[in-house]
Amino acid sequence: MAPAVARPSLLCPSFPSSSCSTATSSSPCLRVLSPSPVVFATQALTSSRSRSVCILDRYQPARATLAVDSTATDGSRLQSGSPTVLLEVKDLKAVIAESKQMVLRGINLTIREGEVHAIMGKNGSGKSTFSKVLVGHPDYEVVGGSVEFKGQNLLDMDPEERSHGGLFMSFQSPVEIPGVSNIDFLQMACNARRKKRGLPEFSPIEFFGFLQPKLSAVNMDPKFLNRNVNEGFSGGEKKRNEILQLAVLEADLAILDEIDSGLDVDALQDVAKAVNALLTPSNSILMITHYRRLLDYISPTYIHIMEDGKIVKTGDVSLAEQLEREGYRGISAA
Ligand SMILES: Nc1ncnc2c1ncn2[C@@H]1O[C@H](COP(=O)(O)OP(=O)(O)OP(=O)(O)O)[C@@H](O)[C@H]1O
Repeated sequence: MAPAVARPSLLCPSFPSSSCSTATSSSPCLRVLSPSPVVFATQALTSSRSRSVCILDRYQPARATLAVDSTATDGSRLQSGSPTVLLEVKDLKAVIAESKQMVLRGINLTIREGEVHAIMGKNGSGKSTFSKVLVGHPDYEVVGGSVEFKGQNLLDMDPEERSHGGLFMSFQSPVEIPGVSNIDFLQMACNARRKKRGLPEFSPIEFFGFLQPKLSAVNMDPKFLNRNVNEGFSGGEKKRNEILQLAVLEADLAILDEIDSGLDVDALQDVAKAVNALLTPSNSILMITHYRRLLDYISPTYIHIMEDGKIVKTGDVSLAEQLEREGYRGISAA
């Protein structure tokens, strides 16, 4: 009998989960969780000893009219007629679980439906930690503050529930899943969504028809569909594949951690185009980036500057321009 292995979890490849079933290197598993009409987030997980895929889904929230206040520069303001708040982070503080070293020192952030938020900041300022804390990575312990996602206490949810609720995170280094082909992975995810919606599942041919425009949007060669998920993909190919997953699965809030890293100019445009095509008045994006060029393609509603575990400044795209001119020293001094 194959030995039991640690159960990897949905959103954070390196941590154990209480919701995913076990798998062995000879029998990767795919488990569909939760009953809902719209599949939303998925994350493939793997380790040297095990492979497991969990697909999570969630209910689509009521559609809201997009009415972004173009004069606002404070991401925390809510005005009458504003779109529904998706994520409300108040004074969030978190430490590294093992060392108790404080990394997040009081983050405040409000994201509404239809908004695109970009977080920029020096290396080590806490950007990735923030996104990992949002998806429940066990390397971190929340020691203060609150996070509400669609009106519910996110911090009370395990990572699977967060994904189930509509969070999707694209990691800086997407994991590989040997033994699971990309097309099987995507089709299973898609069919899980249709099943929960009470729709008939796609046959392989039907699914390919559904996938075709999404492949075109990401400008991905169909040959990647028959390869194992991310296995042997270049850095840029992995990023495209992440966006393809996002296109198939859709999320209320997609957290894209350095989606632009490792992309050549053409790939960056493709990926940005695909992300833009996914934006609707009822979903949102939180992206982490070091480079203004991404913001040339995906227009942010707000830009936040993170410094030493806090958002120290919020503004519009002019903040990124200032950053490019003056560096972080100029921003901090302002
Ligand atoms: N699991 C961990 N163990 C030890 N230190 C950690 C851990 N996670 C984060 N840190 C530390 O916390 C700080 C913030 O890291 P984080 O990765 O969030 O920064 P970042 O702003 O995303 O940086 P970059 O722009 O380089 O990606 C860094 O000093 C990092 O070394």
